Amino acid sequence: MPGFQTALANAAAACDAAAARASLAAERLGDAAFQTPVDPALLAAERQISDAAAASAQQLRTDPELLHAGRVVLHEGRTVPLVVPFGSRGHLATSVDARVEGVAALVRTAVLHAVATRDAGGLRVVGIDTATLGASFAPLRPLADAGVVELVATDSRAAADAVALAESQVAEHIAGRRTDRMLLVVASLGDAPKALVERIDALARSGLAHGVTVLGCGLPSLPQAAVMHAVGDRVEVTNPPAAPFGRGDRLAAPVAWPEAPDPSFVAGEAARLAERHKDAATLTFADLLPAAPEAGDPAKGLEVLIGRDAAGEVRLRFDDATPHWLVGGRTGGGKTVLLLDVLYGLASRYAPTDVALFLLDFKEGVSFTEFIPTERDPSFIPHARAVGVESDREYGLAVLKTLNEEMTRRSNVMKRYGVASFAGLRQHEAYPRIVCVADEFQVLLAGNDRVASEAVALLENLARKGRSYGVHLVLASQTISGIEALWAKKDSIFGQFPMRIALPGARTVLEPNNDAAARISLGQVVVNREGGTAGADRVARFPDTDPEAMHRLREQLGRAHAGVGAPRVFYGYRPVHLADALPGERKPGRALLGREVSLHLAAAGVDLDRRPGRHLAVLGSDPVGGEALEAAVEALAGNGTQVWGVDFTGHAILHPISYRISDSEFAAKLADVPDGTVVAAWGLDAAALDAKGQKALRDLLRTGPARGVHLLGWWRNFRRFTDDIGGTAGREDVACALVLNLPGGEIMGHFGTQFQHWSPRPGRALLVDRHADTAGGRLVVPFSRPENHTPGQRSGGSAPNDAATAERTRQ
Ligand SMILES: Nc1ncnc2c1ncn2[C@@H]1O[C@H](COP(=O)(O)OP(=O)(O)OP(=O)(O)O)[C@@H](O)[C@H]1O
Repeated sequence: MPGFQTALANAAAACDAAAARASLAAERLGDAAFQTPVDPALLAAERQISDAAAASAQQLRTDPELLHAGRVVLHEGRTVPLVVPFGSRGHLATSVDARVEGVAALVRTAVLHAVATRDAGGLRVVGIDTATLGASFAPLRPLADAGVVELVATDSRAAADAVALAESQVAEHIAGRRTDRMLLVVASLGDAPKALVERIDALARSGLAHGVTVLGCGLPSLPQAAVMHAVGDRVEVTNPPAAPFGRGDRLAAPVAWPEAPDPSFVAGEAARLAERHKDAATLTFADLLPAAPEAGDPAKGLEVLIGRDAAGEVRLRFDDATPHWLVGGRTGGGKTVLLLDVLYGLASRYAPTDVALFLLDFKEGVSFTEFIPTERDPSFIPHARAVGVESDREYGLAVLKTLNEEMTRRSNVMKRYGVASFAGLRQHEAYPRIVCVADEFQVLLAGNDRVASEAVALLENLARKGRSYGVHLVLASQTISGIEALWAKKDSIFGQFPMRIALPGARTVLEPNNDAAARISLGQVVVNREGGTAGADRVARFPDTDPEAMHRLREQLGRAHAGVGAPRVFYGYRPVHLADALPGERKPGRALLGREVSLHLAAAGVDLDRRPGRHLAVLGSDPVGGEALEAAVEALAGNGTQVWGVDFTGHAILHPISYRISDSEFAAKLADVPDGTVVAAWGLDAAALDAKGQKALRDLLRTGPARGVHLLGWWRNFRRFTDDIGGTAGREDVACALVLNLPGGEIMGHFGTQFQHWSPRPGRALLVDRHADTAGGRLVVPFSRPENHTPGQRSGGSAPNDAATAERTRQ
């Protein structure tokens, strides 16, 4: 603007000279005589100003450092814009507040001008308007909705918050964390405490150099400001401190408040600027991903782009400073979308050999299906090692155990190389960083049982040591209880989670006095790297997911990493079938019964070898017991074992058996079972066994295994089972059991107190093998008959999703 400013300075000097001459003439001639003739030099200066202003009008409108704050009234009906330094060059104050219509017009003009003349996202506006309850800002509503006007304080408490926001802007600016500007508009302050006015004055003193401009209406003592004093219906303007108009202390010409702009113009302009801001502030999902997958170096940490805020791009890191993240948000607040933004971001920036994902979802829903192959879309994310959909708590526990074991393994390797950090380890071996996401993790910790206490201990260990071994946790929850479950361990666990990510309505992940999450809307997120401390927030916009971009990335990754198998998937709600067992899982003499609820989802069963006690009791009335027994028989018969069968239930499918024993001959046949034969019995609780029959049964149990004879019996009634085997005396004679719907309290007398917490549920069973490391019981999904599997059935279960996928699945 040098042309106009030079002209303005020259003309202002001419004005000063002319005005001095005029006042001398007035003194000599008296006021009456002065009214009529106007000094020609003054008129000439005014014309010069007017012409220069007209020529510079366009430039004036686009300069963020100058504000059109009213009109200078000249002779001959001429007016020119009153232009004052603004932005980083000066503040502006008025002697009266926005209850005066001209001042309200100034407020709106100033906000629109400041927003329009800076890049989208380059200016935040904070308002205080206690005397008119926000009416001065009402026409700017679209800017408030878009988040450009961050806050309009209408009471004294909120006014203090607004000032605090501006203060933190200065602090962030000084610390070099922000480069944008904030406009603090005090439209009206009412009877504000003196201390608050002093804080605003302090802001004005340091703000120009540090990112804050103040428009102080009704604050005529504001430092570093040109001040517009109302004198009747005209205004006198003091010299702006940084760029005086002329030699006196004020502009030597009267000024009028700005005219109220047409309301439709204000509304249209506010809407246009709001749209511009939204477009610029929101990246698309595709913007988060590089054009082609990259293979970044994970040694020092992992970084993803998740969106933008006023200060620019917002990137989140897993590193020594922010090793673990705590994510909160009310239901529907965008948690799943944010997690997908992060995880796809990781997958696009690092190779599967450098980042491994373990994804646990404890809620009913389908959060992580974007990572696994489905019938419709066989593509998957090769970084995903294990995915739990509607996971059991036991599955979550198995994953946490695996991660703890992995830390131990890494620790041993690190000792060998004499290094103490993950970065040091990477100099020798290419271990991946591990990111484990647990959505609705509070489910894992719910209750006061063994799973909860083990999970807390494992989480605590991971939280404390994970950073050194490149193992990172993301715990997400939509409820307060998710956080409270760990409250007792607050310091040891949450102290390790400096990164707090709060979506709308997620107060609990931030400090109690930090209400930033209450002020954001869907699509925005509060990122706080300082444990949720008030004032350390960044409010970013993050994009919704884009199925096409996600599919594209999966395909690109599939091509780039063709040899990598699909993740192991645990579907908490699916039944499992023997038909899906892999050839390697079927072994001679192994009775397969279901799948383990574990990271590897291995087929679970019992080996019928020659050791004493190698028999199996299926216990409980749940019909799936009969189906699991059918699977066991089919697996054995398929591998050449001779099976005799008896069915007291009338529902068993007996085709794999080689000889069917009739109900009535059962007791007698017990003594005649040939060597190397398995006897399968459905509904043994209904068998008519007299004392002789019972003795034959007990003899078979005691002596059978040595000659290859084993009993697989389903007792629907537990007491009948203990009677049949001879009570505690026969306990060791049946070493294996598949416990169905019998509560822990009922079975602990027989199996041991460690079973007291077993709570039966549909689709799950406890497999006990006294001879194996599963003596404490292992949670399994028992095999059911395939025809029972109807779509949407929720009987529980787990498996690699189909046989074809299972072939490609990691071992
Ligand atoms: N950044 C965003 N921009 C636009 N829409 C979004 C954004 N984030 C989420 N949404 C939309 O909000 C809805 C809820 O999002 P999301 O499923 O991520 O919520 P959630 O917190 O995971 O909810 P819940 O825990 O109940 O599943 C979805 O329809 C989603 O498309």
